[in-house]
Amino acid sequence: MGTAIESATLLEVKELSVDYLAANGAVHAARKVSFDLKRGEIMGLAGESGCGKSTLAYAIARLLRPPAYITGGEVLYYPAKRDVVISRLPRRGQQANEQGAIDILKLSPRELRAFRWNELSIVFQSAMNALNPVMRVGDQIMDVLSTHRPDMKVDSRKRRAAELFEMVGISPDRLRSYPHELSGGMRQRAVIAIALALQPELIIMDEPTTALDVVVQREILQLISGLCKEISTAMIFITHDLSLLIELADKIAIMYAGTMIEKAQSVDIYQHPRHPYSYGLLNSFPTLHGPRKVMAGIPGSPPDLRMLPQGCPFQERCPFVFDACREITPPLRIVASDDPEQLAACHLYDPAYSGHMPATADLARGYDKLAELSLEGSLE
Ligand SMILES: Nc1ncnc2c1ncn2[C@@H]1O[C@H](COP(=O)(O)OP(=O)(O)OP(=O)(O)O)[C@@H](O)[C@H]1O
Repeated sequence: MGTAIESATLLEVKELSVDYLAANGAVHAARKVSFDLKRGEIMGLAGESGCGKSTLAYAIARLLRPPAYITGGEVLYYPAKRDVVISRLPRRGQQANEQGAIDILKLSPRELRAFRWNELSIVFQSAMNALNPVMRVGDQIMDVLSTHRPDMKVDSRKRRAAELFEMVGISPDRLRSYPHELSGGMRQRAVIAIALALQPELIIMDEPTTALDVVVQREILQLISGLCKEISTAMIFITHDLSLLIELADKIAIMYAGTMIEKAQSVDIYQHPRHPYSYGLLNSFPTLHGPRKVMAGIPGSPPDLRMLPQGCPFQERCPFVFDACREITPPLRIVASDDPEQLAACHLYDPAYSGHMPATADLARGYDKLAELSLEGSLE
């Protein structure tokens, strides 16, 4: 492998775009999305319903089905055990590029099957219902191990299954249970144990606990993020609960209308969100800790993904909109020279348009003004 920086990177998504082809026009659900993920890093994906979070996750795992089509981009994966991965891939497999990366979008169906369990696993929204109801949960783990680790002896598989259950906080004697004999939280833990079975490099979790009550949700998500850190598995983690993401993720990407509009370390998103949408989103959620405050929310709704406006997709709802926002689409850019890791797609941070960089307090005032205006409007 190449330099230290190259080997620290696990995934590099470059300008990934996905359309859903519908009779009344193409829905541009992901538009030129780019980001990277380091080994063992936890990235949270946040944004309102319909902004393209699941589409992006499914595209990375190559799980999209028609009418969804990947219309452009690359998903470069940098395997740690490069020789092992390449040798596991069938003969017609693509060659890794000079930095040792393979493009997931170019894997053949056979290569994908090997790749998915060994390198990447995904836990879906309704994961706890994904267990086979007529098979003991232990046998379901053993199945995955025997299919993907055929050289593993039966005793080792049994030991591994027990170890996995212990890791996720279930007593190994429950391996003999059928799914209906387990509580919702335990079923969810069992699914996570299966996802971890082959110690993949990357786990994608798409709202994995929404069917559970908030306390159990939080417990399970704390558990999984702790485990990922322990075994250095990277995770892309989708949830509506931004306060949870701030607590558990290393970095957060905020999506709006199919694009990433802000990317930053979690603490920076929390302390000083830069994009007006990120600020609005953050203030739409109550936090478990911290003072009580009035939730403002963001008036209006996202644009139709079939007919996106020229310029910034957030212009209609933004308290700070000005002429350039209606004409030019803002690219993701570094917002403050002292923090090269916080990027926002907003003209407010472009010196060509803005006299001064708005502080969080300015964003708050903008929303207060917007709330006042809509109140006045409703009283008239
Ligand atoms: N099969 C489909 N045909 C047409 N449009 C679709 C299809 N599936 C999803 N979409 C559209 O693609 C956009 C992105 O959807 P996606 O499910 O990725 O968003 P999301 O951010 O994950 O939402 P949620 O948080 O509700 O899961 C939405 O506007 C949705 O209506």
